[in-house]
Amino acid sequence: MDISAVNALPYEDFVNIFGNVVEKCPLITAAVWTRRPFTSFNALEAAINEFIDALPESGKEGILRCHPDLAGKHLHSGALTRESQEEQTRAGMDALSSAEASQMTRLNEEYKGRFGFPFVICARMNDKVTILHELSERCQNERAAERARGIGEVKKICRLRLQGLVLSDATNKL
Ligand SMILES: NC(=O)N[C@H]1NC(=O)NC1=O
Repeated sequence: MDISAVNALPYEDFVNIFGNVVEKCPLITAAVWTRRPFTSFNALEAAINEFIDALPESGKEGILRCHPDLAGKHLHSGALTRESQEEQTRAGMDALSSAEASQMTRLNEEYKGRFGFPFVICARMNDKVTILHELSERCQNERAAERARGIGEVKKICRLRLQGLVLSDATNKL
């Protein structure tokens, strides 16, 4: 799908296709539709990032709170979004040893207790070793730094999801 096809999409199709590039935040996609025409996919990505950056800090935290825990209960019950399920599985989150799984649960809870939002990291750019390491390190950060760091990871996840959609059959069928 090329960018002119994206620009021609009615908002219903645009939101259906791109609505989960930021996890469970279709409102962002729906808002960004008004920024058409996009000159490129980078311009679409930039419009999403600008929308996120313009949110108050509570809105940024809201985005983080829409993310499921890594290796959390929803991974095993199949209750994740398709994108999150794929990303977590690729990073080996479904294949942790019992010691790793308990460490992950303990640190995820510690992180959420400290900051009031979940630990977010781009799973596709990491593996279980780096994820556990980062989770443990980032628990020590200040809240504002962690909010910014989490949003940086949301943008990386968004970029990879956008790329996947542009190359996938889902969009070529239009
Ligand atoms: N909590 C968290 O980081 N979740 C995610 N990361 C990622 O790459 N996909 C997710 O669902």
